[in-house]
Amino acid sequence: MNDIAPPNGFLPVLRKRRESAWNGIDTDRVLQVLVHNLDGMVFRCAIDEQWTMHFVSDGSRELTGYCPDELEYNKVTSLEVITYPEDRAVVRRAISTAMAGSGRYRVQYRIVHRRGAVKWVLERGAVVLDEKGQRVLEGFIEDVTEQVESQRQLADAELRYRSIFEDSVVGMFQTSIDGHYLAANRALAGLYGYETPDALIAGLSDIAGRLYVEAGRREEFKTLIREHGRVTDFESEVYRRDGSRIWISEHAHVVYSPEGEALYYEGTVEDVTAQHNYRQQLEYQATHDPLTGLPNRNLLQDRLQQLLNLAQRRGTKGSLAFVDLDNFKLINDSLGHGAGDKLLVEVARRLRSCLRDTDTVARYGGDEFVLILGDDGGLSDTLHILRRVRNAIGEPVMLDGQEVRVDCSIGVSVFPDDGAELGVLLRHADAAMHHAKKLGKGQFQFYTESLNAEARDRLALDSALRRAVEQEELHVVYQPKVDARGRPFGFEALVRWESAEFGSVSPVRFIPLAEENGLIGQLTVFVLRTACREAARWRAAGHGHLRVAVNISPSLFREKDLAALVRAVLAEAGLPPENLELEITEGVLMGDVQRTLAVLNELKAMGVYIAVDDFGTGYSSLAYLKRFPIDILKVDRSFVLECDQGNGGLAITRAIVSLAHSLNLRVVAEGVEQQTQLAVLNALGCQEFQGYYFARPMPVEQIAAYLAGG
Ligand SMILES: Nc1nc2c(ncn2[C@@H]2O[C@@H]3COP(=O)(O)O[C@H]4[C@@H](O)[C@H](n5cnc6c(=O)[nH]c(N)nc65)O[C@@H]4COP(=O)(O)O[C@H]3[C@H]2O)c(=O)[nH]1
Repeated sequence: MNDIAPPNGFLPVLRKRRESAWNGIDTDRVLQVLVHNLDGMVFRCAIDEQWTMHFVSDGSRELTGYCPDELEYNKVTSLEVITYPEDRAVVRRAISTAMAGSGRYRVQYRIVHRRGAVKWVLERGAVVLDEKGQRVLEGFIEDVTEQVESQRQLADAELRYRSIFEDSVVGMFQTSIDGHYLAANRALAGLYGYETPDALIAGLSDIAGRLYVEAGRREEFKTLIREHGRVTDFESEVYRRDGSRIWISEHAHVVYSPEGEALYYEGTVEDVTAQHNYRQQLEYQATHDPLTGLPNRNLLQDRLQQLLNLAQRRGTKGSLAFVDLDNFKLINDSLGHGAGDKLLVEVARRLRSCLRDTDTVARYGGDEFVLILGDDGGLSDTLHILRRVRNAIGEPVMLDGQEVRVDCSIGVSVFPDDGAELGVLLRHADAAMHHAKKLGKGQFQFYTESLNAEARDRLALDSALRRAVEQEELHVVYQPKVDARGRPFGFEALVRWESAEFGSVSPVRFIPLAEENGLIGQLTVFVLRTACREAARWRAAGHGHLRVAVNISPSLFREKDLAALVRAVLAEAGLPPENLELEITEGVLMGDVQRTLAVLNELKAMGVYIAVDDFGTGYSSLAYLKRFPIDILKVDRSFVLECDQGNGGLAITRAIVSLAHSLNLRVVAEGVEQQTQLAVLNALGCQEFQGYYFARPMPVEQIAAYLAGG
């Protein structure tokens, strides 16, 4: 208990009626009204066991449910009784402390309202002396239930938020505007490779410089927040503590002070590496060729558009080069698709190595590549690059232990002169490429208007051929094959096309087209059927020894069940198999060896003859032939043409004839035009011939007369 006497209480003032100094106002009455109307309870009480009330204002009704009369002098109840039992000691302690100290106190506790409700009250009071000089308490008790409740809710929310923050599996942060962490949760620490949030806060002190892989990313983050107040899905690549990289997505906003000053950023971080990589992969797949890894047509379109825009803005030019491999088909057919794929990958690598960083090389399809070249160094640079491309592609390639060479033909269109969009530029470059092909292997050509017309013709030819095959506009002619005495022992069936639109079109022109556009199957079936029917007629006319020979394209070995087809056609025509000969090119022998062997064996077992056409022009080594059930070798016309001129042609023809004999094969020399050639061939031991010298291919109607004459 302190020694200082407490001040006098307010009750005498309330009781004593006195004139106010304020302009005649009855201050006593004013005070009475005020006290009794206060939202809360004004009181004086004894410092005793029950806090016996000497005075209680009207507010007691609302606060406690008791009217002043019931509380004063504990008539019905006492303040001690209505104080919540567990809080009574708290109140008493607060008052004891006040009595020992300043005499003033402030204590928050619960009371039980008359109707049973528990209320939080705040009591502020002082120890004072009453009229008799006794220590009493005077004070004010108000209902603070609402404030306490909302504080409690706030605390709960804070607690909940804290546990969400700390236990969340999503990374959460608060960072200062200048770029260091104020708070981070465990998930974020884990994401960035730190043991604890504290380790993250201490270790990652410079977010701008140490977190983001891409410089300036933090600035972008800040700019976005400045402009929009928040960032959503802000995706960046970041470094983890160990230097590894991950992709994250941030959602964040700025937190302002009541004065509107930006205090800090807060937000969430998610690891989106898997999604990012998946998206990248999808994008890559959509824009790249899976075999070579080069951009595909989609990306080509984009790149060209960019370059076209640039060229337009700067008034510059560029070139689009269409690169087509000259003998890819042969290699694919002969060495198989696996080797073909390897070749394409190697070509892609070489193309890439020939270009500048700013150029683009794309795989356009099959064995076609497209280059887009800027004109940084003008036409001479473009020419230089194209030569480099041609030479690089022409270098030998090892495929499954075999050395192979491919050449390429290149067609070039220049933009914007030859067109300002991909379709047009490609069409023009394609036309130029076809022109280059005609000039021979390894050529390149720039587009000219006349080439455009040629390309249109090619397209027209393509659709005309389709019609011709479907409507059987084709017919077959037959060229005799004769023995040393000029007697025919067979005919080669050769297809002819008299087009209403194009006139007579050479098979040299339309057979490759049919192979390209897939019509070759239908075409071959037509020739095979017609020829077998015709040979059956020869037999019926008493020429049972005559064989008809039909050319079979390599693709038929892959795409059709050739043996079944032949069997069906023979049966349909009623022709014995030994009256049919199939001419295959040597490329066929080098394709899928197992499959080819199986098909040839089946044909052979049936009794069909097999001849290898154009022998000597392909890749097959002569010894290779031993493995296949072959009956006849046809020496290519190009060797026969030169065999009487004492150069390489003679040597090759001699080698082929002697090899064929050593393998027990028959040799047919094709393209014999001169008596001198015949003499040489005879001398080499060649016994069978085909060529204009004996007879040109003839329509079916002339055969009877020819045979009668022969
Ligand atoms: N300069 C000259 N040429 C001669 C001589 N003797 C024959 N020829 C020509 O040489 C070609 C021989 O046919 P090929 O080597 O199988 O070459 C054929 C063959 O590869 C292909 N072909 C023709 N018909 C068919 C067919 O029905 N199916 C397939 N797949 N290809 C065919 O078209 C090629 C060319 O056929 P054609 O134009 O009919 O040309 C024929 C024939 O007319 C001669 O003494 N001198």
